[in-house]
Amino acid sequence: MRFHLFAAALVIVMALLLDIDKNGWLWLIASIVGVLTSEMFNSAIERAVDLATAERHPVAKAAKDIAAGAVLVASLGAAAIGLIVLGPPLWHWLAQR
Ligand SMILES: Nc1ncnc2c1ncn2[C@@H]1O[C@H](COP(=O)(O)OP(=O)(O)OP(=O)(O)O)[C@@H](O)[C@H]1O
Repeated sequence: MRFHLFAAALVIVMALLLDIDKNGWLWLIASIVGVLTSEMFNSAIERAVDLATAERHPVAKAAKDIAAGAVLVASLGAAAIGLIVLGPPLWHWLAQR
């Protein structure tokens, strides 16, 4: 969660510096919200499973692994969106140096 909050802050600072347009901001905000929301659901599911059983159980494993998988899917999508939105203006900025 801390890593994703740091990454979100970094993306927001870069978007401000690179003067991203309204459409780009919408995609970035949607992806940040998606990652943080999936992260919160993952934490909630982990706690609920730990509360439900202290034993190792295949269903508990599946619940935690699926929840963690959702975070991975959201993170990969956000990384792709970040690359598409921030990549070209960042490249342009670097080329001007
Ligand atoms: N009750 C459980 N039964 C079976 N597998 C589990 C269970 N809890 C966790 N796991 C497996 O362990 C992985 C890591 O889970 P989690 O991050 O909750 O840590 P943990 O295994 O509970 O260990 P610890 O509490 O020591 O960090 C899960 O993705 C899942 O594959």
